[in-house]
Amino acid sequence: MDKLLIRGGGPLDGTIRVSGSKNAALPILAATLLASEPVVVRNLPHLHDITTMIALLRSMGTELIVDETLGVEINGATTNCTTAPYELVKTMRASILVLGPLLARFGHARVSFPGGCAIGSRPVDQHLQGLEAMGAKIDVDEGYITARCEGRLKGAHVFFDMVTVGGTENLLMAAALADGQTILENAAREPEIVDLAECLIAMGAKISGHGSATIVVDGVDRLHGCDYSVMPDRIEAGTYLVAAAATRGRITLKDIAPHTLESVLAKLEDAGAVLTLEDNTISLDMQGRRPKSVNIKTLPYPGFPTDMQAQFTAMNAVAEGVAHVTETIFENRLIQTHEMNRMGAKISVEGNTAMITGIDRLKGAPVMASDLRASASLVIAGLVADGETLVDRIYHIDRGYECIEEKFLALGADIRRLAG
Ligand SMILES: CC(=O)N[C@H]1[C@@H](OP(=O)(O)OP(=O)(O)OC[C@H]2O[C@@H](n3ccc(=O)[nH]c3=O)[C@H](O)[C@@H]2O)O[C@H](CO)[C@@H](O)[C@@H]1O
Ligand SMILES: C=C(OP(=O)(O)O)C(=O)O
Repeated sequence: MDKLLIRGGGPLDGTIRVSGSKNAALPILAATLLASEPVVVRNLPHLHDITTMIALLRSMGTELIVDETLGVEINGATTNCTTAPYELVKTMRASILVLGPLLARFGHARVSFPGGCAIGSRPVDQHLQGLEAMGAKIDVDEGYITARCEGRLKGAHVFFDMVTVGGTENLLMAAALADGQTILENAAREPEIVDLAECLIAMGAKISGHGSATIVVDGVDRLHGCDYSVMPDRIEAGTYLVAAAATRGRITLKDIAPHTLESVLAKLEDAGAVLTLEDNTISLDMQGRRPKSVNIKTLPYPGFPTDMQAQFTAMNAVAEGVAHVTETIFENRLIQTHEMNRMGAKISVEGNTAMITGIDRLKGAPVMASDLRASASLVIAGLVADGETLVDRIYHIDRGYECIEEKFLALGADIRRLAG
């Protein structure tokens, strides 16, 4: 298993480009199953999860042509199998996103149950209830979800019990090819939902209200091909901005959509960062100052994203003051705090809240990554630690961060991958 070796040092300084968004690219790739013509998807990040989704589409007979810029042409006309096998689904929860498109286009789908994972139990009951409301018959057997419908799915009025990003995406895709109108209430408003909806509209879907809590979809008979470029990764961008703030640095990010990061940028300003925003560029300058502690409470968009919580926890560990970080989305997403305490951090956890008393520097130590964003937070902790930090199990990080060591090297960090 690969590891990352980090020698803590001074401020990050430099410019990097932000990659395409993992969490927008995955549903968009799944959505290509809805079209009976080739769809070209551009600005895909080069990540394990993208490779897994491509392998999943291929395993269903879908023909793909990958070009040198990691644009992919996906020909849903060739899809001839509607099963998503456990071997692929177990490595990536987002595989559940093929359920809605397969059911809507072929009338049946068999998708392995994704199961629990490090950050929480992550059930899919809202996905299944929504599809049932649209006329699907669903059985769970031998670890697989089997879904069928007579003819087309039927438009329905769906009320989500909680805000769910994946649930909204699955239902949005299913509704695009359903018979009649579907209204999704209490829908997720994340920018990745908007990106998926825009891609579906480019394929001929009739959708309005995306980006609000009520999305209206008028189903169409068929979806055609299109050429679509995935939005920039707001979580990757946020991670580098926080790393720069923690190290008292100064960085510029290019190819980014600043409006998707508003809650994160507000917290960075509270921490003392001077931000300069242009159309698709953000610069952050700490002017050599230590960050100030910031309180965080994770919430669905436009609230503060759970996918940025661990990184801010790392920054708070070396900030001036005491911070309270409350995680409300996933029940087990403060695990990185134990590893940070092994690096000398002063963090106590009670229920879903971490209380963090900032210290000047951490101390390097061998630490274990437990999930994607926890891994990123340990890299940030390593950058602000004296001595060496060895982050183990970084296959998590490779699910979500393209060229992480190259990008940190470009910002002046001392970081090296050790092949294991
Ligand atoms: C690939 C992708 O885009 N992943 C993101 C997506 O995950 P994902 O789509 O899995 O997360 P959800 O928004 O669905 O989960 C939010 C909450 O709802 C619960 N829930 C969800 C569905 C359901 O049927 N029943 C249920 O109880 C979950 O356990 C969780 O507590 O949104 C999360 C919340 O912003 C992010 O952290 C993930 O990075
Ligand atoms: C939790 C995440 O991803 P996934 O939903 O794919 O596990 C994430 O991107 O932080």
